[in-house]
Amino acid sequence: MSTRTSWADLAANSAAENATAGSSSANNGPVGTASAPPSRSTYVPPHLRNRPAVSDAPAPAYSGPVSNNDRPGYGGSRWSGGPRNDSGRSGYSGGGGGGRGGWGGGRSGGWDRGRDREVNPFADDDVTAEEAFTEQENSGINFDAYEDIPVETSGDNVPPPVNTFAEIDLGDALNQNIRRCKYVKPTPVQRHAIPISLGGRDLMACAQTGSGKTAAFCFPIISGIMRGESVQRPPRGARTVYPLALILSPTRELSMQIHEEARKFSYQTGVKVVVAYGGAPIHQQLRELERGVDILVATPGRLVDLLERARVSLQMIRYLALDEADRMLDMGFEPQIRKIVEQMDMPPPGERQTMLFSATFPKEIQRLASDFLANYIFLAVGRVGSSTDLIVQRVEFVHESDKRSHLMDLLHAQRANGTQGKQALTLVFVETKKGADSLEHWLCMNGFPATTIHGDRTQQVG
Ligand SMILES: Nc1ncnc2c1ncn2[C@@H]1O[C@H](COP(=O)(O)OP(=O)(O)OP(=O)(O)O)[C@@H](O)[C@H]1O
Repeated sequence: MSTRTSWADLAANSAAENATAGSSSANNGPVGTASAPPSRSTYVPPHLRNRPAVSDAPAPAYSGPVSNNDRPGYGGSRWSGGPRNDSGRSGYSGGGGGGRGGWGGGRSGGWDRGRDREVNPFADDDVTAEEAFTEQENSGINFDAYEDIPVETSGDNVPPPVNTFAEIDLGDALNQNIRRCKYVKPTPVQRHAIPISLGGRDLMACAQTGSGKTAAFCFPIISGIMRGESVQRPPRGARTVYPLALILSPTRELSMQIHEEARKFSYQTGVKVVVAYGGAPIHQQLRELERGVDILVATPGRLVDLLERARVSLQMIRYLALDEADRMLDMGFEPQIRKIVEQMDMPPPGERQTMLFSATFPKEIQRLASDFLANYIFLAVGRVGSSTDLIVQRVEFVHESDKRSHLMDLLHAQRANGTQGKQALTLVFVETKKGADSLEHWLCMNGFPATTIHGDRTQQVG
């Protein structure tokens, strides 16, 4: 269970107090519930979840059945609850700062669906908002070095990039989470990609791993779901869920990583993120899905399984992001990806917003881009398909018998040049396991503790 350490939980707790089971104001949006089973908590779309009590809201237009996705608000006709006013939306106050919404209003933006209550994803980070303002930025990236990275955009009417998160209209709750993540300024891919996506445009982005892609596609998705324009009722399906956004990624590890990040970004926004990947029992994932999902992060194989079981429908998808698309194709996922995007019930390009991320831009990815995207903007950060500019590559020819002494010279030089108190790490590729073991031993004997990683073992020595 979560250890609640952040000040944010005060807001979460007060919301939970307000939300008494089955009759909470947080659960009663402007949606008629007459035909909803009394035992089932009524679904409220994220952008309506934190509105004041029903009496404050316009009269509901919807009186049809509620899907098992817990998602009322899918009116028989389009949502017609009157003009959208962001000020009533806790955790989001639009560009203007909003009056009643936001954190100061004491109303939580977190989701709370019956027994299922949002866990604070920052609990382990041990960061309070105050600290987040003063602490150094997230140290994952050397951002100063990123300033010189070449960026290229092409397409019609490319929205201008931003230099700060403050320039982007993401809403209070998301801005708070950005601070909690200690993101001080956007990375190059974020600077360009976020305004493009917020402008409603499709995006083909070439950016390398570690460039901050996750936030680049998550921020517009979360913000878009929170603003949520009209939603339509899906046909009733017994246990089918209808996510609004789908993020496809090649591996279980990457999916888990994206899920973790997305949970932080969406904390207290009312947007719920669920992950589904292969190689793990499906039942737990099904149970998680049944509790409701706005953003589904999935690997292609497991998603096809869920679609074939009719446990997930893609007909409500408004945002589609494909991360590391080139890697997915390398892994042979193209048939699954095409099935998911083209042959199931997902809205076609133009009716959904699509973001395609890839480190390289070979023919196969270009084909995917022309099939999946509509009037897209092309964005390349760094030299596409090359190693990063942050790495200097130098080739030196050394006689076989001099290799070790040359390596020793390099290691000593590195040590002598100093690394500002940080321990510099060196990666040495060796042809055989035997050679690796022997080199490891020799390095240790010469005062350079080494670790060998090869097929048979990973061991810390020295
Ligand atoms: N604007 C930012 N400020 C500070 N840290 C950031 C920022 N954007 C991302 N990061 C951090 O940088 C690291 C890399 O970001 P991220 O994982 O999004 O990169 P990525 O391009 O998606 O890489 P991967 O391909 O490995 O998923 C993460 O630790 C992330 O939290």
